[in-house]
Amino acid sequence: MADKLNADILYTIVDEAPELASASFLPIIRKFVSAAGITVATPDISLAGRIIATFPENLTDDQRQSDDLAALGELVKTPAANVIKLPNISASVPQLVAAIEELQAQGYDIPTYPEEPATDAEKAVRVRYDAIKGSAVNPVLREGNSDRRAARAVKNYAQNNPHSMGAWASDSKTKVSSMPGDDFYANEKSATITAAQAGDAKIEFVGRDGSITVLKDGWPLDEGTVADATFMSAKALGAFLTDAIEDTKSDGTMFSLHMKATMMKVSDPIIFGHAVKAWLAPVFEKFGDEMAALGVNPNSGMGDLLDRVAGNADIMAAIEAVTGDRPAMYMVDSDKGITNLHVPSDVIIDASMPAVIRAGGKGWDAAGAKGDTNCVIPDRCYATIYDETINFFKANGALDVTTAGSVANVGLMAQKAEEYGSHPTTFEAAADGVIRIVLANGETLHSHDVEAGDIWRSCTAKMAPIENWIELALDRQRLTGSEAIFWLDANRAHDAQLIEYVKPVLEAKGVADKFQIMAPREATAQSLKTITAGHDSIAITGNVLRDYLTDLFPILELGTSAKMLSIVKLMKGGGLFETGAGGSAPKHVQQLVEQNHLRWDSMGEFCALGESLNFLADTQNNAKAGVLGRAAEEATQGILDNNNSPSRKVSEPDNRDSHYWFARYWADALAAQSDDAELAAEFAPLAKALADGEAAITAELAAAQGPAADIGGYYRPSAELKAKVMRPSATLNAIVG
Ligand SMILES: NC(=O)C1=CN([C@@H]2O[C@H](COP(=O)(O)OP(=O)(O)OC[C@H]3O[C@@H](n4cnc5c(N)ncnc54)[C@H](OP(=O)(O)O)[C@@H]3O)[C@@H](O)[C@H]2O)C=CC1
Ligand SMILES: O=C(O)CCC(=O)C(=O)O
Ligand SMILES: [Mg+2]
Repeated sequence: MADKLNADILYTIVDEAPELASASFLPIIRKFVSAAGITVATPDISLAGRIIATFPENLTDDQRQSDDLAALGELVKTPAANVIKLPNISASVPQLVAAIEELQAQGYDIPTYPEEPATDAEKAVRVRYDAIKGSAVNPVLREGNSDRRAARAVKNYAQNNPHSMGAWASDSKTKVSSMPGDDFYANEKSATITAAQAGDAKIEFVGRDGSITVLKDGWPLDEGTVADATFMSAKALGAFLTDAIEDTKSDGTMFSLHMKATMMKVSDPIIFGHAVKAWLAPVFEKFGDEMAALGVNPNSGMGDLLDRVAGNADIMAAIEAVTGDRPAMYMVDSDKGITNLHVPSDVIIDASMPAVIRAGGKGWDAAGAKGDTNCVIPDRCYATIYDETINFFKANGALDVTTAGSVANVGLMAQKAEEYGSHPTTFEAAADGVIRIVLANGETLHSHDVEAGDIWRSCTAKMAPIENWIELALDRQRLTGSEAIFWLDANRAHDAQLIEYVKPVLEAKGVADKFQIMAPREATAQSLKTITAGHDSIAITGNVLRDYLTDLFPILELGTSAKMLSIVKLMKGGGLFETGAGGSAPKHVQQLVEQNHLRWDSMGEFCALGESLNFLADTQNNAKAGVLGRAAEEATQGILDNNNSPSRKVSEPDNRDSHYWFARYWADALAAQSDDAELAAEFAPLAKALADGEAAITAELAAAQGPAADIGGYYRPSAELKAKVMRPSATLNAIVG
């Protein structure tokens, strides 16, 4: 394990499309940086890697793997960290089950996922799998706050090469629907922990009979921590979803549910399950027991449900009858019949809502027809930003990409801030009663009356991360002079506590006039107005809005979030460079397997590489790293200037071509620079070889495309097959080594 982390730059092994891209790009990186004596190691944080590391018991020595995520989690708390982090799978249960089955088929003797653990042994396995599920990587590595923005060159490129945008009609029926009350927003309580209150707290459920069940014990709450508690009423949610389905039908639009079941891995699958139950309500009423006996868990989605009931003609007929009576359903993939309610991980709000908005408020129905959609986002904490965006475009028409300014983000993220750290403190109430937080000094901090099935959660934001976040916001505003808005709602309990932190700092530093504090809805309207006028804005937000806005604005402004610069300045001095803001796009792998074309855009990796090298230059006083970093920035610019980003269509240049061009421009820049004569001399022949090889290399890369490609697995492809597919140019391989 130590070896895997013992290098200047750690470049993570992940999953799906970005991992395929690494098979082509990493050899290039290694070749170039070795000229400066820089080493690169590849810790494995892939879903398959994490499963293998968790269950070593029955594996052979060859199969066993170290727990690289745990080791990286420690490293990011030290100044030595210099990590390039590519997007990884945050697995839903169906994805986890598929990965386990694939590994078992490859000969890994690991336990099957216990859907309904009965024995102690099964329960223990389930606990270990649950730690792998959902967003289990990012919160561990994000020991710093987030600075995401479009590099100037990327923004200029987008303005000069506008992507397509759907037109917005003022009479579009697309809208956002949220609960009228009794949601997380309505029930939130928040307080900042005082010195007298600090210490190990616990969370208790008190039954109607007075019996106490400890849900969480030894839960440290430090002084200065903003601690919230809230719940969503299951009854209110059910009633709302039933109404929303009816409302969609009377509007004549499509029903779509948008949530984040991966990052909110405890609460959101439950909410998703309520939607599945509401959609198929008559079927659950009539066949509830039979379906339970078949192992149906609505939280896993309609896809899993249909598989389980397929053999029962009565249930299938009932499902068909209900479906006929429902409004149209928003589809994830009309061709393959994948509905919005199929798999909880298929409709991830940060990507799915911008896709609807970019398309002019359109989704696709089962027949593949485009139409307006009712975007159901049950909780109101953040739904307002999408509602306001939709209202804005209905009133003003789509954003003009050629002139629009940019919204950057400074996000409070460190140390599992806010909702994204709430998995261990989220509970579905087992019965009617009270859920309360009892502090170390015996005081009750927050308590709520709940009913069985209500979803209760607590989240925290720690003092040091909050202070660091405010500092980062001040820095970014000072460096850019942009409009800067804290997206905080004074009427929301949690935000009101944060405002108590923010205001005194702004006053003390004499910069209060440079910052505004606005509720998310107002901040959305203001920011859209600002960028429409061609100016820039900095959105200073909590963790969830960091996630939502860094897809929403880039997807509108740049066409994708893949091109974002995504820097995490670690609080202990290290650097974590995330690639883009988006995920790992499963459909890209499908395309590669079917057509040997990888449309994944590595712009995020290019930007992160430049940042990582420049960081290395600063922190290790390594001038050669600085030369390599500046040249990498020039190469990135070259990719944009010359339109070398991958095309989406087979037989056109893809991800592998873009890596060739990146290497070429990188070598050219290194050969041409005069800061380091040794490096210039070393890279001149390489630059020449890459230029001389252009015709052969591009022909070899093009020749590979078209037929199906075998990579020997989805979650754990074979390293050899992957390399063979992703490095099809013998000429390039001979140059890069
Ligand atoms: N930081 C992380 O680790 C993150 C991980 N994820 C994980 O990624 C997976 C997919 O999530 P999803 O919400 O669908 O989000 P994605 O960002 O993967 O997908 C949304 C769409 O964005 C486009 N896209 C994103 N990145 C790129 C890229 N580099 N090049 C080209 N196009 C890109 C693609 O659209 P098109 O092809 O139509 O242009 C894609 O279908 C899940 O497993 C999720 O858990 C998600 C977000 C962040
Ligand atoms: O960790 C995850 O599941 C997704 C992270 C994400 O979407 C983001 O940080 O933008
Ligand atoms: Mg995101």
